[in-house]
Amino acid sequence: MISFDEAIALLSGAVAPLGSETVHLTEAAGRFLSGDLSARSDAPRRDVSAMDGYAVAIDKVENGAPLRVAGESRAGMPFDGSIGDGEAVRIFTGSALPEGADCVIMQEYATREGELVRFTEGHGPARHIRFAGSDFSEGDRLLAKGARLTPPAMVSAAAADRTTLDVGKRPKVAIIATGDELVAPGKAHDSTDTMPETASHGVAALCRAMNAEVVASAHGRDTLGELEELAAEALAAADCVVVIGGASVGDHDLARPMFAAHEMELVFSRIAIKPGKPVWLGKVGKKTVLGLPGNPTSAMVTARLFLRPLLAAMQGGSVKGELRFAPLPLAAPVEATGPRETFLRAEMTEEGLVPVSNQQSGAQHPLARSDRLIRRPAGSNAASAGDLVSTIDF
Ligand SMILES: Nc1nc2c(c(=O)[nH]1)N[C@H]1C(S)=C(S)[C@@H](COP(=O)(O)OP(=O)(O)OC[C@H]3O[C@@H](n4cnc5c(N)ncnc54)[C@H](O)[C@@H]3O)O[C@H]1N2
Ligand code: MOO
Repeated sequence: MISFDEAIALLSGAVAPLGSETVHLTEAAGRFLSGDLSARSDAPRRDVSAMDGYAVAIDKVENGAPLRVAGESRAGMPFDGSIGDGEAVRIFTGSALPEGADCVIMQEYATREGELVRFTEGHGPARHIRFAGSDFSEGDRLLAKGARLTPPAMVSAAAADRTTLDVGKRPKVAIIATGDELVAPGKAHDSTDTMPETASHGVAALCRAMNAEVVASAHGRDTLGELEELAAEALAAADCVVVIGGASVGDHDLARPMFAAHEMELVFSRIAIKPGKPVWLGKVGKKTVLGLPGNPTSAMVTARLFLRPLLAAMQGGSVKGELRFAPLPLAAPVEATGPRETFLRAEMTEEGLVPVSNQQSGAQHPLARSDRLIRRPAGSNAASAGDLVSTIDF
């Protein structure tokens, strides 16, 4: 068995970006940039006010003494002229600072009487000016190649002042769930020998959250002929095939044999992690085939740790970017780990990070509230509340 880090290194080496396409800014959210995004101009373009108030030359202001309001500077409609001795200009947030002004006094400190304005004490030393280029300058790189256009990043992208963006193509994914006992949700309650096929629904949701187009989601019985047909169809339709179940060593575990006719090259199989030991990755030409263990928790943990980075890399994102582990203090104790590196399911509660009580890899109910994984090295001692552990979003 290889380690998690070794498997991730092999995965990184096995996946290439699918290429890029140009999309309108309004269609770009969530996508991965295919090139650096640089600013077309400075922001702000010129010195502007950060507050509603009065633009003044601060050295000429005496508290209580009146100034004449010479005009108004509104956003998009600057004051035409410069501030003279004994003058102020009414100004609004985001409006151009008039020539001669070096400070904005907030209107809360102003008393206006017709054409005159007086300032009270307490406006403080703040100038309330956003200087030209203080956010960014023309040519600055606002987002790097491979960056994901998250909701906050969309603001930076729009600030670059471009109508279209080059982003990684959306991967096409085909999902094949295997197992004689599985039936579509809604059809399982009639027999004690059947159970709902659940894992593909989590995997498909993850794919869509990663911009992938789920072109097929099929269920195959554990017969080689049927699975071989599904494998051929999936490979013809998709860039990435995800097989769920049949990954282990039993007589009915056919997830890898079903691709034998396509001369699949195995990138890795069996990793020293818990859950998810049977996860495997193969390549058929340029297409990737990822085998997830059938246990639903194992399937979702391995989808998070392997499928998400894989889909990012296919779009020009980085594998590492999807695997940013960060330390958090535990709010409840955890047991010692066994000989495999362990990824515990946990929930961020108001108290902090709490591992869910049922850590079985076949469990489904705890997935409803698990939002982080705790990564613990093989052979770790038990840990207590307050101890730092490595975590990642789930
Ligand atoms: N002798 C050994 N047995 C097992 C080993 C091993 O090393 N030696 N590994 C165990 C581990 S770890 C895992 S994980 C499981 C996973 O094996 P498979 O990928 O072959 O999964 P299945 O046997 O097909 O199914 C396991 C379990 O999950 C249910 N399942 C499967 N697919 C779905 C689905 N799409 N939706 C919901 N539930 C699903 C299935 O009914 C089984 O209960 O193997 C251990 N065994
Ligand atoms: O490695 Mo398995 O995924 O523990 O049940």
